[in-house]
Amino acid sequence: MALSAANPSQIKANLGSDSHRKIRIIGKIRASTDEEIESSNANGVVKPWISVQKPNGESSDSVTISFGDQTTSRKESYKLDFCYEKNEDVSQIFSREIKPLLSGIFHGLNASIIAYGARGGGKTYTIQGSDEKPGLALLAMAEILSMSKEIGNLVTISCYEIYQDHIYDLLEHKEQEVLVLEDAVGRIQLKGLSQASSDSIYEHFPQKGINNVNRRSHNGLIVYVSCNERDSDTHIVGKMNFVDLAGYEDTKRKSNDGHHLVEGTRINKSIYTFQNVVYALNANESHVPYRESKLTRVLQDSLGGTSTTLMINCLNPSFCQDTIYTVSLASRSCLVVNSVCSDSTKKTKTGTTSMTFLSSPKTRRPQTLSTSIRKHGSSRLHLTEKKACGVPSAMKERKLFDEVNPIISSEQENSVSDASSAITPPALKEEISLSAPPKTIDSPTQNENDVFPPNEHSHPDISIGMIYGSKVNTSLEEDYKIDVEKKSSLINESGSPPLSARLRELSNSLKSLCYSTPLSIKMPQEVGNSCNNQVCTNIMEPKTPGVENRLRFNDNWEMTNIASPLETLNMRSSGIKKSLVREHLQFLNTASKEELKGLKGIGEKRANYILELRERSPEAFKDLNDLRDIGLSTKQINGMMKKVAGELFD
Ligand SMILES: Nc1ncnc2c1ncn2[C@@H]1O[C@H](COP(=O)(O)OP(=O)(O)OP(=O)(O)O)[C@@H](O)[C@H]1O
Repeated sequence: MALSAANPSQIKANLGSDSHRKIRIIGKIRASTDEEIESSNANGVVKPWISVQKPNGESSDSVTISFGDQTTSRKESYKLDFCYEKNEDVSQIFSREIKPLLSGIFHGLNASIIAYGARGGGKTYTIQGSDEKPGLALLAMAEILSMSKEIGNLVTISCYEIYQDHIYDLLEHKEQEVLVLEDAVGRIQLKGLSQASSDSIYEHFPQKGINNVNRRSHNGLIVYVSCNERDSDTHIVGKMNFVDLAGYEDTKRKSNDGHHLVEGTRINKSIYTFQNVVYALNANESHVPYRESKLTRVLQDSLGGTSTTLMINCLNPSFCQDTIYTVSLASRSCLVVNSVCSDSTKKTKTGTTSMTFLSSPKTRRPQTLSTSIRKHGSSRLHLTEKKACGVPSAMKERKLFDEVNPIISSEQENSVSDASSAITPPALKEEISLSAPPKTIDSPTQNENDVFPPNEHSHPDISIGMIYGSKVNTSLEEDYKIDVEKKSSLINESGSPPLSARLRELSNSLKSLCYSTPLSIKMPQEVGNSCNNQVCTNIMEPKTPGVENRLRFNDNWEMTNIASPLETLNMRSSGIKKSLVREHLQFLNTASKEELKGLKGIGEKRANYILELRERSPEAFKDLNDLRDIGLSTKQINGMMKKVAGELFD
């Protein structure tokens, strides 16, 4: 029998009034290993590195995680929805966080439990567990199986690995990778991923990294529960995803060989994408960048929407800069939830808002990772250390996905500590200087000291792989240099030409197109077979009704006109429009910040955001629709283009 989507009214009923809360983000401090205990005893270190301040009698149970730097008096604090401490067991996380989600799976809802954090933070231990202690996946599986026995549901599982942005089946080893397909109603189908009976989970769990291969990858388990809807023949399937993400590690700080650099870079890139997706979902953004990594594609129908998602940030109990960094990222997604549900006009007195995205929801942008880093460095935002309220870690009853964290008070925001700079260190400077075309990135990166205060704690992040996506290879730096050289050749020594000059140039080229393009377009002989279709289609509009059949190319790529004057005019207008768009996109891909700000709809924030997108991708804007990524609506994009076009006739 064909499976159907879950009944929407049932889904709504399950979510109740808490549907605004998309993703819950909690921490779990790993228990210290014997070696760590031994070494801390030997070093006489008694002060814990991480402390958790829990609220005192507040309705929300959001907590503040503080990291003390034992070599300085510096302290950094971040808010998360909750945090389990060292002495709290995985079974406690299961009963409080996972168990309440299980009934939804039996009603066709999806859920995702995702462990992430720095390397060695206890992700595998939390999700998969050990021989002695089952992790969350096994605990959930046992519960699901016992529930399904009562109702008679069919329970199956799939296991996969995502390695360097390729998905592989772990139940049945195949050469071919798993393909992610999306059906008409937005459900994700994983073509080539086998499903097996629920018993096979015990063959795969627990074991480090699900797979036995010694490589760093994301590992996922999907538990499918299918059942018949009550009083109907409809079959519904709920999915529960468990993901043990590869550990985040600053690729710059580790001296990695080419292979491990690429591996680490890919991992970090997918973690950034994942964080951006979480941010976008929590901020209710209209565009969620699921497509930017296989990880987020696989989870697409189990993140946001009617699904419930729990992110568990696994924290190393001993000093680890990467841990601070992962918490800072997670905290941003928690904070944005606050901003969505609270007074959106709240700003700090200094004007450097605790997050610029605490401004109006309309102007709030998804913070890509690079934004995040930059903001971290530049806004110097940090929550002030909250006084420990003395609440023991005893857990109170609470609903999941309900309360929003209280928004950070202005006072808190203003008493930002200098410790904030800890997250943007020399390693990042290095990466930025490598990744940012020097002439096109203005003040924030040129004046490094403003943005990236010197700091001994490094954390990296815009790594080459992230910038170049699929172009990652061991000679990335060479590729980059070539690219920079190419770009530099387009830009004069004093930076890119002023906006007026560029507009003039644009205007001239368009005017010449308007007035002097001969109707018979003679393509250069040498283009031959490699004639770029784009060039041809940019000049003629292939979709213009009635024109296509009447245009002919002769052997020399000469277009012969047999169209009517009106058709000719339409063709030319369309070509001009395309040229204008192309020029405009080229402008967005290369202009300096000041030039960008000269455009309608682009202010300081958007200009910065454009520069950051360009750092990630040398050709960030390929299509006018890409402008939606910087928060412009279709109307605004059209307005921008009309202004540019209108100026040609001024
Ligand atoms: N709660 C715990 N109690 C005792 N030992 C733990 C606990 N959590 C993790 N460990 C131990 O800490 C070590 C690191 O844990 P684990 O392998 O789960 O980390 P990880 O985050 O998955 O690492 P990676 O990023 O390399 O995949 C392991 O030896 C594990 O057994």
